[in-house]
Amino acid sequence: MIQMFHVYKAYPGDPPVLSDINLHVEKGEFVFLTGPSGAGKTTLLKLLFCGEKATKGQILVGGRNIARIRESAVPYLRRNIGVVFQDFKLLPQRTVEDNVAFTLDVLGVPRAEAREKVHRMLKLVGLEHKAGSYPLRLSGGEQQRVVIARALVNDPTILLADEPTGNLDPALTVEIMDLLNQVNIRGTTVMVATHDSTLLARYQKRTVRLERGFIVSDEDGVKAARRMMAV
Ligand SMILES: Nc1ncnc2c1ncn2[C@@H]1O[C@H](COP(=O)(O)OP(=O)(O)OP(=O)(O)O)[C@@H](O)[C@H]1O
Repeated sequence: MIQMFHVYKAYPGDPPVLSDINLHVEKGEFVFLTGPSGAGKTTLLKLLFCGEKATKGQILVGGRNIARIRESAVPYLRRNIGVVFQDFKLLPQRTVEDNVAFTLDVLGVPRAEAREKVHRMLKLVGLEHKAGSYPLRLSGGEQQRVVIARALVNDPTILLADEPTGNLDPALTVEIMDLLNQVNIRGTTVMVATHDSTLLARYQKRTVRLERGFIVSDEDGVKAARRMMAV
């Protein structure tokens, strides 16, 4: 589903942010990306949906070489990728329903079909009753669930989430992570960037660790959790 071969990312004048990244993620996997602040987690996820371009190396997403993708083809790639990022905030002037429908509107999905999809997603995240509410009237956890519904509404094959529980208390963190787990069980390939070691220990998923732009370990869930508990 995702293959990265000798991928580098550097900004002019600085040492590489990512160096010689080799990573293969199978369809239906759940992968944590971890490492200290500045290690390159966000940048790696951005490369996968063409939010940034690699300086060097090959990246295949769903069999497509996205290192060479034309600008005009990027929206097509993104149809298959749901993104939960701090940069993509909910629109405060729009209702929950309209926020979730936004991507479908942009894609020109017929209104009745879009409404049906939006309601299915809001049901999945347990927020059907908040469809007419405005984001600022929701709790942090509810807002994040709307963001996840928005990311999933177009049935993407891949979900990329950058610190999806970053500002949430422990109970809401579990709620959001359980939701991502559920999404994964339904078949979506999920990658989650986090530096929260309690999440890694609790969910026991494959864990890829970055340090200063290099992958320093790539362990299955049980091994990764054991290491976390030993720290
Ligand atoms: N647009 C940019 N221009 C220059 N440097 C950048 C840019 N974006 C990111 N960087 C640098 O790339 C490095 C990796 O950043 P990145 O956000 O990927 O790390 P991270 O592991 O996600 O960190 P955090 O956990 O703090 O979010 C940092 O040193 C950052 O300063």
